[in-house]
Amino acid sequence: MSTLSSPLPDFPTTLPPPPPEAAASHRHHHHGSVVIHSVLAGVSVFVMFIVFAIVYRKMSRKRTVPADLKSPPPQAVKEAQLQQFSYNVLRRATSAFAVRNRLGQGGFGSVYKGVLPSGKEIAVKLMNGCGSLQGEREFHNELSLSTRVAGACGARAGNVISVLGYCCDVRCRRKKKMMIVYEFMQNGSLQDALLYRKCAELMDWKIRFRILLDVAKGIDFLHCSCDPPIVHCDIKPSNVLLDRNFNAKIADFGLAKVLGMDESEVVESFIECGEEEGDLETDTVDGDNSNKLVIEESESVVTTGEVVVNVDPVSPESCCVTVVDADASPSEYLERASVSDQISVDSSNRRVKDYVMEWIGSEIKKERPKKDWLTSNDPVSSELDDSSVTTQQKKQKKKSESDKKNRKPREWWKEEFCDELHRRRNSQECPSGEIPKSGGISSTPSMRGTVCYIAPEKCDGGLLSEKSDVYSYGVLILVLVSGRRPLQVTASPMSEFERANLISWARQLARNGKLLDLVDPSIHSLDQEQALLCVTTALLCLQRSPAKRPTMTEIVGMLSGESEPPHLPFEFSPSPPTNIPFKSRRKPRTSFSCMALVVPCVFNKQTTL
Ligand SMILES: Nc1ncnc2c1ncn2[C@@H]1O[C@H](COP(=O)(O)OP(=O)(O)OP(=O)(O)O)[C@@H](O)[C@H]1O
Repeated sequence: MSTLSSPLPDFPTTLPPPPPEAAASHRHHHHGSVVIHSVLAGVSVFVMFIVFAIVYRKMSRKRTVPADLKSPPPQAVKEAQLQQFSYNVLRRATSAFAVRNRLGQGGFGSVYKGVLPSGKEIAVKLMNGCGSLQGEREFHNELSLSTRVAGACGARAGNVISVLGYCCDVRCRRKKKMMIVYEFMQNGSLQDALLYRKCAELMDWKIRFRILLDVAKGIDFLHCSCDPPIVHCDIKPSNVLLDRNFNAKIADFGLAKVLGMDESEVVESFIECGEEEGDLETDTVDGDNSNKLVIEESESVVTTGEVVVNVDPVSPESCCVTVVDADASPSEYLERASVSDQISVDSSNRRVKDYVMEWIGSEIKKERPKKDWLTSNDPVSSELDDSSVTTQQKKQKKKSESDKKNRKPREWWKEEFCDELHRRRNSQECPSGEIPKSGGISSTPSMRGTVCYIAPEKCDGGLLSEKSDVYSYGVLILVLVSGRRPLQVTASPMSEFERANLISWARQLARNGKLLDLVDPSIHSLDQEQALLCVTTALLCLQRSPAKRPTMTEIVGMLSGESEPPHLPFEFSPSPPTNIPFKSRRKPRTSFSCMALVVPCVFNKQTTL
């Protein structure tokens, strides 16, 4: 019991302090585990952050992509198998839109060459207009019409450029860009190849003729194989693209119209880009280089308007002016205008068209030689030149006045040239105050085109029809056959000036029976009969009355030799009118055939065969 009742030996209530080494090791161990735990916690937070970021990115992508299309693409998109490219893919394909990849510059932005990961070469048209009514309209119009063509016709649309896809995702929108992806055409535009690079291949008549035929087939395709028909509205060399074998295709549907359909109907039935926000990459994309003039206009013609002026400094005739109503505020416009220092903003209340015409005049003045332009006593030149008449020009004026007496009684070239400019300068001829574009191009959605190529009825408020394209095609024929621009003034004697307006010159040559004078002297292997056929066809296309112009199907028939060759329009027949027809190209050729039109020339001692 005593044992049981004996108290337990006293244990110390506090442990004895550990030996100094053990305490240090314990403290060290404890400290180490804290560090490990914090590192682990940090790493796990970091991993969680990364995972969260990835998941968020994926989710936001999923959210963004379908939101880009408020309405599902129409059947045409599916049929055309259009691809929706992401901004990143196109950015990588074009090396971040590097300047070295820039193929050219259009009205609303630049076109870049790109290579997809598959190795396929593409051309990316980067349009700057996103956010502006006009830019978006052109984007949608171009996309929707190209898609119509591709969807409706598939592989048969051999002479019309193929659209591969587009991009208008959130990144593009944040950068105010939109992109359309096309097949890549190795030899660029006809304008560039013919007039600037002067490609050796284009000195071969066969190739020029083939291009003419390709373009005719392309337009005919738009007019006849698309339902409803499509009118391109801007046929010109810069909208004809050449592949590596110089096969030609029609491009740029920004101004095209579906006959019988309202433009808004076409566009609205198509794609609308979403407004959803997204993250941005901070790369640099160039391309804000269209010359934009913004005018706050107080007159009723155009209230607040955006005037987009694009002038090719080498060929001012290809300048493009577009004026549109827009819904952006004037301050936005002025902000943008201040970026563009190429044109100053006019704060006065002058009408937009006066401003534009004046500006165009000054641009043309910059390009034209000091001599041998319209003399200042010419009605048009005096209007354009008053401010800048130099002493030399005054002398020239005196000289030209004295020369006046020695001139031919009818200076057809000047009359036609000045008439044309005057006609287009005269706003009364354009109903509703529509503004001619560089002496020929309107600016309203219903009337646009390129000066010298635009059909007269489009400026005169006539109905839009396929025949407008026929007129433009006529100009294109003359340009291709002559190898020069439709309006060209060189520093040469006055005698050269009568050739300044290609159309007037061609008409005059026809009257004199000297049509072959128009042919580019640098062409080799010329088939004179074909050349005469082309110029005659051009003159038919250039008749003022749309009804008198042939259809594109007839033109294809005439050029390809499947139908009877054309007669010169009566008013252009050499005097006395011969109406000697071409030999039918369906019959075997004889050397006489190509002389048919030349005979009267020989009699007139004017031919230079
Ligand atoms: N698919 C393509 N392949 C190769 N080059 C192209 C292609 N598309 C356009 N280009 C080049 O880019 C240039 C600009 O083309 P874009 O269609 O934007 O304008 P444009 O037709 O010259 O002018 P505008 O817009 O005033 O009608 C063309 O002239 C051509 O040199």
